[in-house]
Amino acid sequence: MSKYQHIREAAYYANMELPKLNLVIFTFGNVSAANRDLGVFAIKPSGVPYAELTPAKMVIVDFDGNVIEGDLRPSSDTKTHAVLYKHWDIGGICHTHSTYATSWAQAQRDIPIYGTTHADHKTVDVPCAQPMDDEMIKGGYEYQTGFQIMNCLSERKLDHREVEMVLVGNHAPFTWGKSADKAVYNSAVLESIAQMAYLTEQINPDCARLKESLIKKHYERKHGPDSYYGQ
Ligand SMILES: O=C(CO)[C@@H](O)[C@@H](O)COP(=O)(O)O
Repeated sequence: MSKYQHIREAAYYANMELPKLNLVIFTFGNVSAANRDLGVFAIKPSGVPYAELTPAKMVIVDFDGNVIEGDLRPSSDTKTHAVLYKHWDIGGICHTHSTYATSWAQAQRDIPIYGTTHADHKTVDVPCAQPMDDEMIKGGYEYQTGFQIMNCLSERKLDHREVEMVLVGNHAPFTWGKSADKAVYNSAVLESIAQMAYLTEQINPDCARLKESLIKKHYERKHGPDSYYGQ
């Protein structure tokens, strides 16, 4: 068996979750799964419909973005994935164009923490990285997207192990986690949070953020000692 078989399968099954969870239509997203010991990740090939995917069609890429093994062209977002793997100790990345999260990204807005559903998962607003300027685009768009995500968190003093999601302004969300499955889970949570926040503002444009005591209470109920949630 190939030494890459495990990550080929992990990436394949995680990608197949995207249409099932209504996070993508057509080929609007990609998931990758890393083997950090080997310094590589498996990623969806570019433009291939989910129904036509197989583990063998996943492309193996190193953390500098070089293709190591595979017959197809890797996702157009591959270099963004590579930058994040190179700098962060993570095992999976998910990128979608899910409707509500992408709408917040296009509007260039953080998603405010309005309720306890959001606080069950995160204690902060979902951050939105400001759109790239032309210099950054010229400097290698896909690589720069990776740095845009990293800079967005560092500017706000947020830790990527705690906030596993960023909206890329003008573009769409990226999520990550210790595995490809966890990255997809985070994309599904993000889409749900994004939809609820949008509807909340429609119903009450003056709605206040959730107060800190409830944010803390709800987060700790789910993530405190002995909790199973989100593991
Ligand atoms: O970001 C985008 C398009 O804006 C891409 O993620 C999306 O089209 C999927 O591209 P790939 O098929 O992975 O190359």
